[in-house]
Amino acid sequence: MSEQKDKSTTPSRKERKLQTAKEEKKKNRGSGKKPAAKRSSKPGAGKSESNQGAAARIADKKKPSRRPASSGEKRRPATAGGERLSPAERYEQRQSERTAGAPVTGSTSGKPYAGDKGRGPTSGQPYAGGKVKTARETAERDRARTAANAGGRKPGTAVPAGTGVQGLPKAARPHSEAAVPGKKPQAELSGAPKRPDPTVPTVEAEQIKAGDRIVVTIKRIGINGEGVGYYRRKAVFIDGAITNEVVKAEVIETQEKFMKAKLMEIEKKSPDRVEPPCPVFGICGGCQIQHISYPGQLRAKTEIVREAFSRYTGLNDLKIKPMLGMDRPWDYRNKAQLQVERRDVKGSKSEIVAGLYEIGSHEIVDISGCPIQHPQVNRAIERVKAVLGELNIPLSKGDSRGGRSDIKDSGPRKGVRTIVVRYGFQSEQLQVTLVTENADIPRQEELIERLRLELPEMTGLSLNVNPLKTSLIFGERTTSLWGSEAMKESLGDLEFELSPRAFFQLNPEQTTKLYETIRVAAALTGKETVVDAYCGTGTIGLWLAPYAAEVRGIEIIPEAVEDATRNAALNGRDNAQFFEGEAEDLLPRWAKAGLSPDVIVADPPRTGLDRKFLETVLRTKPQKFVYVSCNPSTLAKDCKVLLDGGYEIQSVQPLDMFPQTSHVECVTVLVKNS
Ligand SMILES: C[S@@+](CC[C@H](N)C(=O)[O-])C[C@H]1O[C@@H](n2cnc3c(N)ncnc32)[C@H](O)[C@@H]1O
Repeated sequence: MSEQKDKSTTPSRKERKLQTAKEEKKKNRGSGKKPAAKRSSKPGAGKSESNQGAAARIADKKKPSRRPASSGEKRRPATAGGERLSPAERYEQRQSERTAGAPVTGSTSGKPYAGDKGRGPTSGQPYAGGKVKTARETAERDRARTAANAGGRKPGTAVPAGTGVQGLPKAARPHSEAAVPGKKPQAELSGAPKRPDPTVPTVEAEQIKAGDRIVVTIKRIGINGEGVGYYRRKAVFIDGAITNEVVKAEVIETQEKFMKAKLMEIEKKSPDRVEPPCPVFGICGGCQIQHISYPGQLRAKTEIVREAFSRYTGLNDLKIKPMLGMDRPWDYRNKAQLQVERRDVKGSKSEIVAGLYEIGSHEIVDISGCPIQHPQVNRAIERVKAVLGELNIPLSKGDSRGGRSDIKDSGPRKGVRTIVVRYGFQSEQLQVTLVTENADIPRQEELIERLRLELPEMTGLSLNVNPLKTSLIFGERTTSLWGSEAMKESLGDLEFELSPRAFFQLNPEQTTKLYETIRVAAALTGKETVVDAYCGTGTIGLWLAPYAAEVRGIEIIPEAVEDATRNAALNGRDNAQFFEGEAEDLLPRWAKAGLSPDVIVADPPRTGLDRKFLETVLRTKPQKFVYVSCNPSTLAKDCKVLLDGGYEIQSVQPLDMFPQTSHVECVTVLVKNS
C-alpha cells in the first residue's frame, strides 16, 4: 500500500523528464523559442539563438508561398537560381513576391531580346493584371499532383522528391554517381553511347519503369520544346530541360523506342536557362521554351530543322541559313482565340475566364496579359470578357443554363465557346468574333452597344456558329452582327481585307521578312506562271505578282478566296486569280488540262502536303518548288519525296515566326536536277 502510495507521489524518471519539458514549454510560450529538448535533438544544436533565428528566416524566405504547406506536401528546395522549382511553384513564388510589392523581376521593356533576365510587362504592369486566380488554382493543383505522385512510387525505386538518384537503393540506381564514389556519373556519358564501364552497376533501358529516376545529359531540343537525351541509347524526352544540361528526371512513361521523364533536378545548368516571365508558363500550352534565352531559342530551332532533315532525308550536312529572328520577341501575335468559361467565385457571383487549355487537359488556363500577344489584343479580350459577364451572356462552359460540356448529359450546349480577336498592327482595326453553339445569342443589341463603347477601335463584330464537339475553332457559318465583316490590314505596300475565318499570318513583323525571302528565293523574271498553293487571302501570290506573268492561287476556305480576289483588285494585281478548292484536287486537274507552272509555292498547314499534290508536282516538274512550312518534320518528309523524284535542295532559310514557342517556319527551295 505504502509502496503504491510512494509510486503515485514520487515521479519516475520518464515522468520527471516529461515534467521538465512541460515546464520549459510553458516558460518559452510567448517568447516563441522551441523547447530545449527539441532543439538539441536537431543537427546544429548548440547554435546561438541568433543563428537559429537567421536559419529560420532563410527557410521562410525559401518558401514559395505565404500559404503554409499542407501536411504531407513535399517541397523541393529552391536553389538560388530557382532551377529546382516546378513551374507551378515558380509561379506561386513570383505571385507572393508581387503581392508583397516586390518589383517584377526581369523587366527588359524596350530592350532587344529577353536577355538572360527574361521580360517583364512592357506596359510596366504585372501580366496577370490581377486576374490570376484561375492560374493559381491550376498551379496549386499541379503541385498537389506532384506531391501525390511522389507518394505513389514503388518500394525499392521510390525516392522522395528532391533526393535524386542517391535516394535509390544501390542496385536500383540506373546511373548513379553514388554508385562508384568519385566517378563521373555514367549518365553524363549516356548521350554518346560509349563502352559501358564494367565497374558501374547498370540497369538496361528495358528494365527502367515509371517512377525510376535517371540522370540524363540533354543533347538537343525536340520539336515540342522538350529536352532530348539518351539513356543507354534509348531516347528520353524531358520537358523543361535544355541542351547540354545534366538533369535528374523521374520516368513517367516507357515505350519501346523512347521514354518520357519529368525533370526533378538540374545538376549542370545551361547558360541559356532564363527565368520564364509568364506566370502560367509550363501550365498553359501556348509557349514551350520561355525558359531558354532568345539566342538559345534560335540555336535550338536551327537544330530542330537540321535534325528533321537529317532524320527524314538522310542529309546530315545540309547547309541551313542563319535563322531570321526578331529584335524584340514579345507582343508579336496579332490574334487570340481563347476558350471561355464562367466560374463561381467565393463571395461574389462568378467570373469569366478566357484562356487556352492546360497541357494535356480540358481545363482552361487564364492567360490574361499574355506576353506574346499584342497588348491591344489582350486589352480587347479583357473588355469582351467584361461585357459578356455584365450582360450575363450564356457561355457553353461552366454555365448551368447552357448545359456543361464537362458534365455528361447536363443538357444542350448553347452559348459562347470562343472569343476571337484580331488586331491590325498597321491599320489599327480590331475584328471581334464570338464563336457559339447556336446563333441565338440573347441581348444582341446591348452586346453590340456595350462592345462599341468599350472598344472604339472595333470595326466589325461577327458571330460564327460551331455546334460540333471538335478541336476546330470555327464552324462553317459566320454572320456579321455589326460593322464590316472583313477587317483591313497592310503588309509592305499591299492592303488586304480579311474575313473572320480567313488565315492571316500571326506575326506581321516576321511575315514581311518571310514574303521577301520567298520573293528572293523564287527569283522571278516576269515570264513565269506561278501557283500559290494554300494561298489564304492571296498574300504570297500578290507579293509575287509584279514579278511574274501569271499567278494562280488555291485555297480551301471560300471566304478567304473571296478576300483574295478582292485583294487582287484592291492592289491592282490583275495577273492574279484565286480558286476555291483543295490543292491536292485542283493542281492535278489543272495539270491534266495542260497547265505547266514554272514555280510552285506551297504553304500548307502543319500536316504538310498531300501525297496526290506531291505526285502532281513530280509530274508537272516546275523549275522551282518553294516550300513554306511551319513544321520541320512534315517539311523534311515531303522533301524526301521530292528529292527521290528528281529535285535537289537549293536553300533552307529558317525564320522565327513564333518566339517563345518551339515552332519554326522554313522557306526551302527545291530545284529540278539538271
Ligand atoms: C499556313 S496557311 C497559309 C496561308 C497563306 N499562304 C499566308 O501566308 O497567309 C495554310 C492555308 O491553307 C489552307 N488550306 C488548308 N488545307 C487546304 C487544302 N487541302 N487545299 C487548299 N488550301 C488548304 C488554309 O485554309 C490556310 O489558309
